[in-house]
This record gives sequence, structure tokens and C-alpha cells, in this order.
Amino acid sequence: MIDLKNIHVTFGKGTPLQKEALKGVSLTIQQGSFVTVIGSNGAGKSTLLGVLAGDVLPNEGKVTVGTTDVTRKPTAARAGLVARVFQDPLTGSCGALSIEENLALAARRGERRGLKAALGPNRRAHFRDRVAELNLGLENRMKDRMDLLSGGQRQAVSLVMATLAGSEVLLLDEHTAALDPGMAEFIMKLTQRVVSERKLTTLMVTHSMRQALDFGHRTIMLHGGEIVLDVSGDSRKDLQVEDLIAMFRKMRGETLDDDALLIG
Ligand SMILES: Nc1ncnc2c1ncn2[C@@H]1O[C@H](COP(=O)(O)OP(=O)(O)OP(=O)(O)O)[C@@H](O)[C@H]1O
Repeated sequence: MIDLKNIHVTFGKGTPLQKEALKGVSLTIQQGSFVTVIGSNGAGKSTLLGVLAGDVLPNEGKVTVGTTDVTRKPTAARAGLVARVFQDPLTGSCGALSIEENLALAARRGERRGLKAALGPNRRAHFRDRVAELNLGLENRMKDRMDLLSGGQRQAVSLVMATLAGSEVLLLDEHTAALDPGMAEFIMKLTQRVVSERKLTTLMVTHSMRQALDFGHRTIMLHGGEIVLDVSGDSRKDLQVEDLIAMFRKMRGETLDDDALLIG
């Protein structure tokens, strides 16, 4: 479960560049629920994920994950609770380490023990089995450096990594945006499988209106640091991509130049 209460985030407070990125956001997401997050550039989507991951500490408000108040806990202290997959496949893993070393680090998230203890024969076999489930043949490349993998392969391994430490929250920050359409589809199917098998409470930021409606149980739209749309159930089922685009237009008070980008 995730509970955000009255979250305010202001960057550069007291400077000419002061920016209020989140203006009193409150949001409760039940355990195992999958929420898609949309909003135009600068709406506050990444800031919202940052608040949950611990990269951004709110100026005001309270953040609860499960039964733990994590409001003032830095990223490392909540790493066992929250896993994140980024847009850039290079961001969430270490290119200079092998696939199995990356998995070992992910499995130890939130603990102090080193890599050596995390890579005994049993763990190696377990990691290999988990990677074999991807059906990408990567189980035969466990000692290859991560930076030898394609972006899609790396995102697939990142999703396995996200499940290894038993985190209950998964944050997806446009994690298919840098992939070709075929690979994006594969990663989304994998995402759905992982989320439902592990009953992860999931927030997925996407610029694709199609993805926002096709995946998950609930869609929220951020604009100017506030939640301006929150739909689930039948009212979400009735929504079309065109409806979301019309809402975007209304919010921005302008015509979008590139609707195709949003429909895709
Ligand atoms: N570290 C920072 N320092 C100063 N301003 C920031 C910082 N991070 C974000 N902002 C500002 O806060 C606002 C919200 O940014 P955020 O990255 O959360 O938006 P977003 O919805 O994720 O946008 P995008 O779709 O472009 O990624 C923007 O105006 C942004 O410029």
C-alpha cells in the first residue's frame, strides 16, 4: 500500500528559479493495485516517483509505504521496500558488472552484506532460473557485462532485479519509451506478469495514452503539480485515447502538435 498525504515539493526555494513541482498531492494506492500516471512535460510525474523512491524529500506531507512512514528516509533506507525501473536502460543497472552481479546487488538491496556473500552457488542457480523465465536466452550469458545487452534485454533484466529484494512497490518511469515497438510490447507483457504474480503495488509513468488506458486498474493525470484526473472502474473503461488527448488539450490550453506521439 502507498499513502501520500498533502505532498508539497518546491525546488530551488528562495531562488529566482523556485519551482513548486508538487502542490499538496494526496494519493492512496491499495496493495497490488497498478496505477498509470500521465501528464504533460513538467507536470510533476518524475517528482512524484522521486518522492516515493526517496530521491526527493518533500517540503511538507507524509509518505507511507505498507505500514512504514518513509517520509524522511533516504533512498538507501527504503530500497528494500521500493524498486524502480527507469526510462534509460543504462540507469537502473551497472554496465561494468555482469548480469549475475547486478542481480546479486539487487537481491541485497537494503542490506549491508557484500556481493561475494550474495553470489554463492545456490543464488547463482536461482538467478539463472529467473533470467531463463524471460525466454531471451540470457541465462547463457550470466557472466556477460550488462553493457553488452540491448536496451530491451537490459530493461527485462531490470524487471527481474526489481523483484529480487521482495519490494512491495514497483515504480516504472517511462520504462518502455526508449525501446522499439516490438520490444516495448514484450516488456509491457513481462511487466504485467511480474506485477500480477508478485502482487506489486505499481505506479507507471507513461507518455502513451494507449498504455495508460490498456494497463493497470486506475489512471491519474498530473498537471501543474496537482492531480487533475483520477479514474478507475467503469468510468475508466469508458474512456478513449481521444478523451485523454482532449483533456490534455484543455489542461494545456493549446493544441498538441503531435497527437501521434500520444496515441502510440
Ligand atoms: N531537481 C530539480 N531542480 C529544479 N527544478 C526541478 C528539478 N526537478 C524537477 N524540476 C522542475 O519541477 C517540475 C516538475 O518536473 P518533473 O520532472 O517532475 O515533471 P515530469 O512530469 O516528470 O515531466 P517530463 O514528462 O518532462 O519528464 C518541472 O518544472 C521541472 O523543471
